[in-house]
Amino acid sequence: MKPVRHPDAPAPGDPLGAHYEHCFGCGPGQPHGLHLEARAGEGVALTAEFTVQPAHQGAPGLAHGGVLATALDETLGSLNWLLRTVAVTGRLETDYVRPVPVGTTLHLAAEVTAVAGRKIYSRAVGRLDGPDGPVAVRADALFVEVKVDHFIDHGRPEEIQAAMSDPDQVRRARAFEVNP
Ligand SMILES: CCCCCCCCCC(=O)SCCNC(=O)CCNC(=O)[C@H](O)C(C)(C)COP(=O)(O)OP(=O)(O)OC[C@H]1O[C@@H](n2cnc3c(N)ncnc32)[C@H](O)[C@@H]1OP(=O)(O)O
Repeated sequence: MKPVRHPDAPAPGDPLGAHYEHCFGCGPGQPHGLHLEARAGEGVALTAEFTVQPAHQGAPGLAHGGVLATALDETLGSLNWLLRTVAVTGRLETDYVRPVPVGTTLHLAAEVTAVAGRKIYSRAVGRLDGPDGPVAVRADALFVEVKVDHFIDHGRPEEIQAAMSDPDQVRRARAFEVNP
């Protein structure tokens, strides 16, 4: 089925912001995190940027492949906010096309391609030197819709309690990707 953008999804061009302060992908509370910044696009699509820091190295001066997969995962996961569906990554297939040097800003673009029951299919591409630059990484993913109980049942109680006690209703909801 064709994906349907939620009527309350942020307008095209609007930043999505961090969904959880301590998220390694986007949270401001992670000093060595990716601090990825995503922006809503048209339909069920978005763009994001991530600048590779020295803490993200694998080989000297180059981004670690797992960090690049994290950037793709975070970008793809952010799409679910446009659907307003709570979902987790079930499968992430990554192609590494070009090495990504430290200091580079990776320009990511992602879209949901189909939704089938609880399954959300999406893809992403990351380019160097700008949104139209050469492709460095690509991914295809399957996210699976879950109930909020997924996090409450499996997450460490300290963090679950702290997130649930956040006085800010939107932040509390977004930590679990629930409609506020
Ligand atoms: C602004 C928002 C920003 C958010 C950004 C977040 C980005 C980061 C996102 C993540 O990294 S989430 C963390 C990493 N992922 C996980 O920890 C998930 C761990 N896995 C699980 O909890 C379960 O395996 C999962 C919920 C994915 C599926 O278990 P379920 O028991 O709920 O589902 P089930 O096994 O019944 O499968 C449902 C459907 O999905 C399919 N499926 C599940 N896992 C699959 C898989 N790995 N590959 C292919 N298909 C899969 C499965 O075949 C089935 O298809 P059908 O409906 O057609 O029968």
